[in-house]
Amino acid sequence: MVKIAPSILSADFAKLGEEILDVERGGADLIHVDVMDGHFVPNITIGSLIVDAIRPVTKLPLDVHLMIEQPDRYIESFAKAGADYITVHVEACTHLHRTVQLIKSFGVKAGVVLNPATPASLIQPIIEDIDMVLLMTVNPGFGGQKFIKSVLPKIAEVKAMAGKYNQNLEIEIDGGVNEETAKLCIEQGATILVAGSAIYDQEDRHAAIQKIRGK
Ligand SMILES: O=C(CO)[C@@H](O)[C@H](O)COP(=O)(O)O
Repeated sequence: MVKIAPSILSADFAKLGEEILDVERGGADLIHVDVMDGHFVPNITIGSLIVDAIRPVTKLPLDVHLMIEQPDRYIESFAKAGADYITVHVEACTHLHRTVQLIKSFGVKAGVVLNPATPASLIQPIIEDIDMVLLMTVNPGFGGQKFIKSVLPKIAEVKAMAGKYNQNLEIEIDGGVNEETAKLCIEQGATILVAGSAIYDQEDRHAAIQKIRGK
């Protein structure tokens, strides 16, 4: 069954702990944390201090998506704060193997993220070394954007690569995921769906999660 990772970017930050517990009770599988630096993407959001603060709140894995330049500088602090997954953008890493090894050196699962316009072929050299590929279906920076449908074939492409080189690879999709677009992603082989507004903008988070899961 596909896993659901609510993105806390769309949560009410004034009561972040409660917002996380609400989706945990609602059946979420991971908590997705969007870290933005105002350089790699235009927005500024969360630092390792917040990851450290929310770590004791939930038993769910923390899936930390670094939308930052030179991520190597911050991997240790996010790992020590309690991240279970750290994902870095291929577009932000000059020495991708080194960055992936650095993440793994802290016992954290490593993922690589591709922007919508970045081809799947760029993960080929690293696919056996990573735990997750995160495919963006919006240009990163903000919640509530429209799903970019032209990314769909890339999901199937990564799934085919995973079948050949890394059968445990998680294929995560992020951006504009809702009840309708979730179905399209699952058909192509997604194993984790990130959803921000489609969950946090709803009163009943359990129902929202079930709908995205297709239940
Ligand atoms: O990384 C990002 C945006 O850059 C996402 O995780 C968004 O937070 C998803 O929000 P929705 O598109 O689901 O509202």
